[in-house]
Amino acid sequence: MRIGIGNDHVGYALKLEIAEHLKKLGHEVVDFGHHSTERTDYPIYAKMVADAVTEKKVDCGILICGTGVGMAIAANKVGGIRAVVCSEPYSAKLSKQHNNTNILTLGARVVGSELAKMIVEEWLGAEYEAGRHARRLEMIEEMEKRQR
Ligand SMILES: O=C[C@H](O)[C@H](O)[C@H](O)COP(=O)(O)O
Repeated sequence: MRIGIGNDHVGYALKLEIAEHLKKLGHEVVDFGHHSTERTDYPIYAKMVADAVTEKKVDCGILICGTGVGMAIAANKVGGIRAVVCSEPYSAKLSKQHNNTNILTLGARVVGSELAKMIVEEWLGAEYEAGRHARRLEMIEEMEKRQR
Protein backbone atom coordinates (compact mmCIF):
# COMPACT_ATOMS: atom_id res chain seq x y z
CA MET A 1 0.00 0.00 0.00
CA ARG A 2 0.94 3.65 -0.44
CA ILE A 3 0.55 5.21 3.01
CA GLY A 4 0.62 8.92 3.83
CA ILE A 5 2.10 9.73 7.22
CA GLY A 6 2.09 12.98 9.17
CA ASN A 7 2.98 14.18 12.65
CA ASP A 8 3.53 17.18 14.85
CA HIS A 9 6.54 17.80 17.11
CA VAL A 10 5.31 15.27 19.71
CA GLY A 11 4.74 12.57 17.11
CA TYR A 12 8.06 12.96 15.32
CA ALA A 13 10.02 10.15 17.02
CA LEU A 14 7.15 7.65 16.80
CA LYS A 15 6.56 8.63 13.16
CA LEU A 16 10.15 7.61 12.33
CA GLU A 17 9.66 4.21 13.96
CA ILE A 18 6.28 3.60 12.33
CA ALA A 19 7.53 4.67 8.91
CA GLU A 20 10.48 2.28 9.19
CA HIS A 21 8.16 -0.52 10.28
CA LEU A 22 5.78 0.13 7.38
CA LYS A 23 8.68 -0.03 4.91
CA LYS A 24 9.82 -3.33 6.41
CA LEU A 25 6.30 -4.65 5.85
CA GLY A 26 6.63 -3.72 2.18
CA HIS A 27 4.55 -0.53 2.11
CA GLU A 28 5.45 2.69 0.36
CA VAL A 29 5.51 5.63 2.79
CA VAL A 30 4.85 9.23 1.79
CA ASP A 31 6.05 11.45 4.64
CA PHE A 32 4.20 14.79 4.84
CA GLY A 33 6.24 15.97 7.86
CA HIS A 34 6.75 17.50 10.37
CA HIS A 35 10.48 16.69 10.15
CA SER A 36 11.72 17.65 13.62
CA THR A 37 10.71 18.07 17.27
CA GLU A 38 10.45 21.84 16.88
CA ARG A 39 6.98 22.90 18.12
CA THR A 40 4.39 23.07 15.33
CA ASP A 41 0.61 22.78 14.83
CA TYR A 42 -1.00 19.40 14.10
CA PRO A 43 -3.83 20.66 11.79
CA ILE A 44 -1.24 21.48 9.10
CA TYR A 45 -0.27 17.81 8.74
CA ALA A 46 -3.77 16.47 9.31
CA LYS A 47 -4.98 18.51 6.34
CA MET A 48 -2.10 17.49 4.08
CA VAL A 49 -2.58 13.78 4.74
CA ALA A 50 -6.40 14.00 4.63
CA ASP A 51 -6.26 15.81 1.28
CA ALA A 52 -3.86 13.21 -0.09
CA VAL A 53 -6.29 10.46 0.95
CA THR A 54 -9.36 12.11 -0.60
CA GLU A 55 -7.40 12.94 -3.77
CA LYS A 56 -6.29 9.28 -3.89
CA LYS A 57 -2.61 10.22 -3.89
CA VAL A 58 -2.24 7.67 -1.09
CA ASP A 59 -4.36 4.66 -0.13
CA CYS A 60 -4.73 5.67 3.51
CA GLY A 61 -3.11 7.82 6.19
CA ILE A 62 -1.51 7.60 9.60
CA LEU A 63 -1.25 10.72 11.78
CA ILE A 64 0.62 11.04 15.06
CA CYS A 65 0.45 13.78 17.69
CA GLY A 66 0.53 13.75 21.48
CA THR A 67 -2.79 11.99 22.05
CA GLY A 68 -3.96 11.40 18.46
CA VAL A 69 -7.06 13.41 19.36
CA GLY A 70 -6.21 16.70 17.65
CA MET A 71 -5.15 14.89 14.49
CA ALA A 72 -8.43 12.93 14.42
CA ILE A 73 -10.56 16.03 14.99
CA ALA A 74 -8.74 17.96 12.27
CA ALA A 75 -8.67 15.14 9.71
CA ASN A 76 -12.39 14.47 10.20
CA LYS A 77 -13.14 18.03 9.07
CA VAL A 78 -12.16 17.00 5.53
CA GLY A 79 -15.10 15.55 3.60
CA GLY A 80 -14.76 11.84 2.93
CA ILE A 81 -12.34 11.28 5.78
CA ARG A 82 -13.13 8.77 8.49
CA ALA A 83 -10.30 9.11 10.98
CA VAL A 84 -10.05 7.13 14.19
CA VAL A 85 -7.76 7.55 17.17
CA CYS A 86 -6.76 4.18 18.64
CA SER A 87 -4.70 3.12 21.61
CA GLU A 88 -5.44 -0.61 21.29
CA PRO A 89 -5.69 -3.02 18.34
CA TYR A 90 -9.33 -4.13 18.77
CA SER A 91 -10.81 -0.72 17.96
CA ALA A 92 -8.34 -0.29 15.13
CA LYS A 93 -9.50 -3.54 13.51
CA LEU A 94 -13.22 -2.86 14.04
CA SER A 95 -12.86 0.72 12.82
CA LYS A 96 -11.84 -0.67 9.44
CA GLN A 97 -14.30 -3.61 9.38
CA HIS A 98 -17.35 -1.57 10.40
CA ASN A 99 -16.51 2.09 9.75
CA ASN A 100 -14.10 1.79 6.80
CA THR A 101 -11.71 4.27 8.40
CA ASN A 102 -9.19 5.74 6.01
CA ILE A 103 -6.96 7.47 8.56
CA LEU A 104 -5.56 6.05 11.79
CA THR A 105 -4.29 8.47 14.42
CA LEU A 106 -1.98 7.61 17.28
CA GLY A 107 -0.91 9.38 20.46
CA ALA A 108 2.83 9.32 21.00
CA ARG A 109 2.26 10.31 24.65
CA VAL A 110 -0.25 7.47 25.03
CA VAL A 111 1.12 4.35 23.32
CA GLY A 112 4.63 2.92 23.17
CA SER A 113 6.17 2.09 19.82
CA GLU A 114 5.59 -1.68 20.00
CA LEU A 115 1.90 -1.26 20.81
CA ALA A 116 1.65 1.39 18.09
CA LYS A 117 3.11 -1.04 15.54
CA MET A 118 0.61 -3.70 16.62
CA ILE A 119 -2.28 -1.23 16.24
CA VAL A 120 -1.07 -0.22 12.78
CA GLU A 121 -0.71 -3.83 11.63
CA GLU A 122 -4.17 -4.72 12.89
CA TRP A 123 -5.68 -1.68 11.13
CA LEU A 124 -3.89 -2.29 7.82
CA GLY A 125 -4.71 -6.00 7.87
CA ALA A 126 -8.45 -5.55 8.41
CA GLU A 127 -11.00 -5.22 5.60
CA TYR A 128 -14.23 -3.24 5.40
CA GLU A 129 -17.19 -5.63 5.64
CA ALA A 130 -19.81 -3.36 3.99
CA GLY A 131 -23.24 -5.08 4.26
CA ARG A 132 -25.26 -3.49 7.08
CA HIS A 133 -22.44 -1.03 7.71
CA ALA A 134 -22.76 0.54 4.27
CA ARG A 135 -26.06 2.27 5.00
CA ARG A 136 -24.59 3.79 8.15
CA LEU A 137 -21.67 5.23 6.21
CA GLU A 138 -24.17 6.55 3.66
CA MET A 139 -25.98 8.31 6.50
CA ILE A 140 -22.71 9.96 7.52
CA GLU A 141 -22.09 11.00 3.90
CA GLU A 142 -25.53 12.61 3.86
CA MET A 143 -24.62 14.56 7.00
CA GLU A 144 -21.47 15.78 5.25
CA LYS A 145 -23.42 16.88 2.17
CA ARG A 146 -25.81 18.94 4.30
CA GLN A 147 -22.85 20.79 5.83
CA ARG A 148 -21.51 21.99 2.46
O1 LIG B 1 -4.21 16.72 20.17
C1 LIG B 1 -3.20 17.41 20.16
C2 LIG B 1 -1.88 16.81 20.26
O2 LIG B 1 -1.82 15.89 21.29
C3 LIG B 1 -0.68 17.76 20.32
O3 LIG B 1 0.43 16.95 20.06
C4 LIG B 1 -0.49 18.48 21.63
O4 LIG B 1 -1.61 19.26 21.95
C5 LIG B 1 0.76 19.34 21.60
O5 LIG B 1 0.97 19.90 22.85
P1 LIG B 1 2.25 20.79 23.17
O6 LIG B 1 2.24 21.94 22.21
O7 LIG B 1 2.05 21.21 24.59
O8 LIG B 1 3.46 19.94 22.98
